[in-house]
Amino acid sequence: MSVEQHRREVEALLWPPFAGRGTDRVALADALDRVLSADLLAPVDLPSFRSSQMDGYAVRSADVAPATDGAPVVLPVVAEVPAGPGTPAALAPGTVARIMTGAVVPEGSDAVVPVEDTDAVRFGAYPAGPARGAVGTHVGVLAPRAAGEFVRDVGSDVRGGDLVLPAGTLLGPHHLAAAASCGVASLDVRARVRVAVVSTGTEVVEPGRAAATGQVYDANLHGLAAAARRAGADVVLTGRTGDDPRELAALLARAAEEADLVLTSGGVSQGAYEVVKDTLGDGVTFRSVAMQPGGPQGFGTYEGTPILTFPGNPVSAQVSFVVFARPVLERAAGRPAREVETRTVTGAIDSPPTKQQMLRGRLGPGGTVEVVGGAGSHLVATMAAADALVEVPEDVGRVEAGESVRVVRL
Ligand SMILES: Nc1nc2c(c(=O)[nH]1)N[C@H]1C(S)=C(S)[C@@H](COP(=O)(O)OP(=O)(O)OC[C@H]3O[C@@H](n4cnc5c(N)ncnc54)[C@H](O)[C@@H]3O)O[C@H]1N2
Ligand code: MOO
Repeated sequence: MSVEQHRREVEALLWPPFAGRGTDRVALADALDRVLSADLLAPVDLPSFRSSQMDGYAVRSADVAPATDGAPVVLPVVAEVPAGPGTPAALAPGTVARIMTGAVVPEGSDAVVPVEDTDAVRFGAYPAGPARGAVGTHVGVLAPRAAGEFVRDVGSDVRGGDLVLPAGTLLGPHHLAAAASCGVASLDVRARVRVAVVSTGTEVVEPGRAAATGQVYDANLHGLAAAARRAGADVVLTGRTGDDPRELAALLARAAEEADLVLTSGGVSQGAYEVVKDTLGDGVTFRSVAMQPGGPQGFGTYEGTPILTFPGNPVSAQVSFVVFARPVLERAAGRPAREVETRTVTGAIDSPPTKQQMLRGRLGPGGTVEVVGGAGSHLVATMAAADALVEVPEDVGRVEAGESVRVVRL
């Protein structure tokens, strides 16, 4: 069975239920990296009031038209308008109001002169007593301002009813800032795919405890759960069993109940204690895919919930996830499809011409990739030194240094 054929069958199993998931209403604080499920229309105009873009003086542009550096237009300062709630009094002709950035521009005023273009004492540096430019004194305007200058008009960002964020937007910080600016506190987003991860093996123990000879620490519970989260899924259950099918069946029943997808590790090859194979019934197809690592694969449903069974070797489990689960989970999470990436290899690669090899690689400068470590699917520390998988196709026995290969980023 080719890798591509198995990948297509896995996608055909998973995509229909994933595509039909519902909607969650989430607070902005929980909306990062979620996918908007309905268009967000602006409920208000933004800005919602005429506001100043600068610290300075609200003026009538006609009053300051003749102003120059040498011949300032000197006008009385009749009011001060800080940013904050309330409507300032209208500005009479021939007067100015000291105004701060973000404050409401008074009626009667159509421009703001930044304080730098006046002879006022800078706002932050008052001596005791009224300084030039404060309310009750005068200010000299040194340059003209056209009508509208430094005034942020109502609706100049967006009009009420206009589209702010289209459905399908993968929500980043700038999208959340826009929603918040509209006064929107929560958003409708696509429900995340709920994933359960189950690892198996009598020899597998939780990290942090002592391991006897014959025991290994559980790489896959943590590795697969993290991979699912990074692909945009919600990991709702993680659990481990030994090689007892009744124990596994009980855990899988819970997993199938709570999740949209169950991932298992281990127990799928040719040994005497293949607990996953022994527990799963007719709903799951076990097959050998022409890929190394990650050859033994199973897929189907358990009590109505899709399940993928990955081999237990830690590198095999990660590679299986990247090749078979990640594309469909990322699609469900609204992530853009990954582009096919090719790189030139820094050294020759020998490869069995019967299986697609997924070697560990490190991306280098100038579009290169270097194979790191061996091909063994237990070489988990070596995998940690890699940032990509290097694909050597099924029918290729050798790749020469400088030739192109496809790479898949981890
Ligand atoms: N006679 C054959 N033997 C094997 C074949 C085969 O075709 N014929 N395939 C080999 C390949 S390839 C792989 S991959 C493994 C797959 O084995 P299983 O999926 O059944 O996994 P286990 O036997 O349970 O474990 C394999 C290996 O990985 C370690 N392991 C398991 N789970 C974890 C975990 N959660 N964290 C860390 N390490 C784990 C386990 O101790 C074994 O060393 O089968 C080959 N054999
Ligand atoms: O296919 Mo296994 O995953 O090579 O080690």
